[in-house]
Amino acid sequence: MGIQLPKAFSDKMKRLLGTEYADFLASYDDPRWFGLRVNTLKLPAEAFQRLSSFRLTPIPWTSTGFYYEDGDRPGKHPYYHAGLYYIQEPSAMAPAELLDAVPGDRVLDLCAAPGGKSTQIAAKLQGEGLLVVNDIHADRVKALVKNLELAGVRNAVVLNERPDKLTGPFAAYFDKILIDAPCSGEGMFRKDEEMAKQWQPDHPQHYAAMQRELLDQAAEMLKPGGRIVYSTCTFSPEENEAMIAQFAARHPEFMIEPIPAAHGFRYGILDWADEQQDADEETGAGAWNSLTGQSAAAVKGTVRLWPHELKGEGHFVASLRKTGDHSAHVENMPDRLETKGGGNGEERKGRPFSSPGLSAEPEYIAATAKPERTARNGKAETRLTAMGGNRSTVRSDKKGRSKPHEANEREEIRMDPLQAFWQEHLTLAIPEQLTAYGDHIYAQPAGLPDLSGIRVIRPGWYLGSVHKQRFEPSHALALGLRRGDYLRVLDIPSDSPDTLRYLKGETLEMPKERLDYPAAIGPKGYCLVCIGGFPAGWGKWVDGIVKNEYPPGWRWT
Ligand SMILES: C[S@@+](CC[C@H](N)C(=O)[O-])C[C@H]1O[C@@H](n2cnc3c(N)ncnc32)[C@H](O)[C@@H]1O
Repeated sequence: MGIQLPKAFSDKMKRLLGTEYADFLASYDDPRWFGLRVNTLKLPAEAFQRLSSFRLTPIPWTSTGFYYEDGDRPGKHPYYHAGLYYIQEPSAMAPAELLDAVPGDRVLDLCAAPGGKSTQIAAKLQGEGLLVVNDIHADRVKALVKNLELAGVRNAVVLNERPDKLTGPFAAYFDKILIDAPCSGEGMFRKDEEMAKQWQPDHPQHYAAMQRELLDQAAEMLKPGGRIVYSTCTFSPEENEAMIAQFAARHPEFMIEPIPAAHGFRYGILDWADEQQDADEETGAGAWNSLTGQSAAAVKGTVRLWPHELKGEGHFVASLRKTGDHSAHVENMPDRLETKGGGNGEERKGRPFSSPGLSAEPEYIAATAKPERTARNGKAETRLTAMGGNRSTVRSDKKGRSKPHEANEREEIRMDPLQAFWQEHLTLAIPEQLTAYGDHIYAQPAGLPDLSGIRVIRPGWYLGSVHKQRFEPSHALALGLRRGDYLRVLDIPSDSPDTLRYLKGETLEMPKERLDYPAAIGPKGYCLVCIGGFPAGWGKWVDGIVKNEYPPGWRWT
């Protein structure tokens, strides 16, 4: 076997798996399984299968996931840069699938970075409802933001906060919460041998303490009737079945929803408690001792994805339902799991959410604004509702010039340039709730609570910024659009050399005949650059040249 497993780990796995241990060990010599998940915010999975040159085989437990073959390089394909799919370890696709978000849900992804499961949830929401994603590590949040932007997610709010600070504003707020918990990562040893080298026998206990807190915090933020899906990519029972059994004992208001053992999933381990006494002496772990026969029975219905039982690296998943009334229509999980490729079945339509209004800490969000246009003496008027309830009015004259009055420095947020740009170039309705942070403007999902004191990294879909009365659209805006949402389009075939040039940040020579645009706006100005019909970024056309607006940090290297 190529990989060197820590002895204490191997011994523990032998106790855990008994006669199956040999198969488990042999799985380390199997070829690795590579997965990608189609981003259905961009196109249906079937359409991607037709379009793609990769050799794809469906992953049984998701309707949008596929194995690709070693040798295919989906990360080096232009469609990757248009956000058509996310490269994801196959078993890591199970938790968000089981969370089963439907359009209109309010969902929290509590430990979200780098965003594999967040983008999966966002695709389930199809732009309706709210996705709050959070991660405690600021450096990892950058990747999270980038992945959400690449996927074209419009209804996500990105936080970088300690979960205990979220329980107040989000008390009993979410329909569904995913806790993809920080864990000892024993399922990742094959993918990343360094993790095996760094593993220590006390790691499970160390992570268990964190996981316990995260579960309790999530419980507070879930509506009655809502669902928490808890997952790890580790094998230790302390972080898995024991964690859930203890949670069930602490929270009688929750029931553990059985997940069917389909597709090679196996039920959680129930008979580990007796064995664990020995392991505790060795590892100093004590958590499992509190597991009684009754709570052990409760964890039947949690599932393990073992690398020797299916084509994936390994995961643990539990589904926890908070009892009580819930307006959501709840799907039957076993049925959903067994359906492959059937879409979302009978989906609940978006429900209207109460909108208590938003005020936020000045540091992060400068003002909230709800544009409303009224005719007044032939002048357009935009109302800005500034933070703290102050109101300032910005009027535009016929030429679109804005004249702020009774506005202080902070409140001088010009929505007019954004509105003018939007009205001229976009066929999409302007988002209802706009929020400005300095010169940066975001479309904010409805129904957020007061986020004062919370580190908000993205209060919504980043639309662009205003400089010297000009609106500059953001990369996130381009990726969140569909081709037909914008009027001036440069569409390049995915196999054209121009595609690579564009992704490398080069200027393109492009006669105006290559662009699509209505005569009323002409060829000059921002064009939405699409790859095979899918937006990938902006260019600026002038006199036969497309100036490249593809962001430097995103470029093909
Ligand atoms: C298993 S990873 C999440 C992977 C992610 N769900 C995905 O699919 O891409 C766990 C994440 O939890 C974050 N984390 C660790 N402790 C946390 C805490 N107390 N609150 C929130 N996030 C935490 C880590 O920074 C890490 O990004």
